[in-house]
Amino acid sequence: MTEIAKALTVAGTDPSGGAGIQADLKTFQEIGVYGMSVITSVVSQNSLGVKSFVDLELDFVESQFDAVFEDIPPNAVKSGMLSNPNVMALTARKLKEANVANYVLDPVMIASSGHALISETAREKIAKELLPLATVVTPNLPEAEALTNREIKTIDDMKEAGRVLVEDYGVNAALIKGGHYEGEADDYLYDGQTFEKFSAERFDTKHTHGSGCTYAAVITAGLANGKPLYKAVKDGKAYITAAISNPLNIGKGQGPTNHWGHRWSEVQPTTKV
Ligand SMILES: Nc1ncnc2c1ncn2[C@@H]1O[C@H](COP(=O)(O)OP(=O)(O)O)[C@@H](O)[C@H]1O
Ligand SMILES: Cc1ncc(COP(=O)(O)O)c(N)n1
Repeated sequence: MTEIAKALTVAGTDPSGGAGIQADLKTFQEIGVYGMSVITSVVSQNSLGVKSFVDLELDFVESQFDAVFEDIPPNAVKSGMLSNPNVMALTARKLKEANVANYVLDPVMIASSGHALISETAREKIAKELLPLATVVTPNLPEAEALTNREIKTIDDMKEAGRVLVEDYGVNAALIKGGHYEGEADDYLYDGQTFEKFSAERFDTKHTHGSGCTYAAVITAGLANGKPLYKAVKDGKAYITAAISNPLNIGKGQGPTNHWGHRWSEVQPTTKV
């Protein structure tokens, strides 16, 4: 009997269920991968924005890592909101100690509502300690600008940011997401050799809370299942496009994406008669 694939998310929380740990675990579950979590920060937020957050003590974050790794080693790990440089250094150390082969680094810096989620110095830690460990980094445009210290105005700028992240910062591959760009919602993957474009029509919706988390979680689940990176990203793009194009229409602000979007015709759990 083959064993179920296991994936771990290291991130902050969202009590309203749209982003962070909650989005990641929902995604793992929907894909059929066993989901686990290390919580770095408890965030009070919803579709209207971030109210406040409490970063957990470093020792306690470490204890969660140990609880997972000594018992159920994951096939892939994803990190989202790593709230401060110490948590980043700890995550890098734990990934190395556990010899994690598949690591998706979502360099969460700013919530889609515009609130900063990590400090300035933390960006440098991402660049120095985490990028060299990652199978793929998945910045949105503002994150790609912050990480590479470059303005991104054109498609060529997006590609150049991917090239800089791989060639200068030592990440294995970079997926620059075009959600914040104008026109189509196109993302560019650079793996040191070729650029691959993942395209989708841009839907006129405000319900994209957690879209970056969810996309990275699908990629993590794909890697956990043994898929090559290109296929994991392709599946991720299909999942997130369906999750955005079939909105649940809940929340007073920028509502969550729909984890049943990819099988929306088959399951309509929120439709009231
Ligand atoms: N309105 C939209 N229509 C279709 N796809 C979108 C839309 N907004 C974002 N996306 C896609 O959702 C994914 C997450 O994108 P992005 O918004 O750039 O990341 P983040 O949530 O980290 O800010 C990307 O694949 C992006 O192309
Ligand atoms: C704990 C946490 N992590 C990440 C995000 C970013 O969400 P998005 O995927 O919309 O960029 C968030 N709002 N909260």
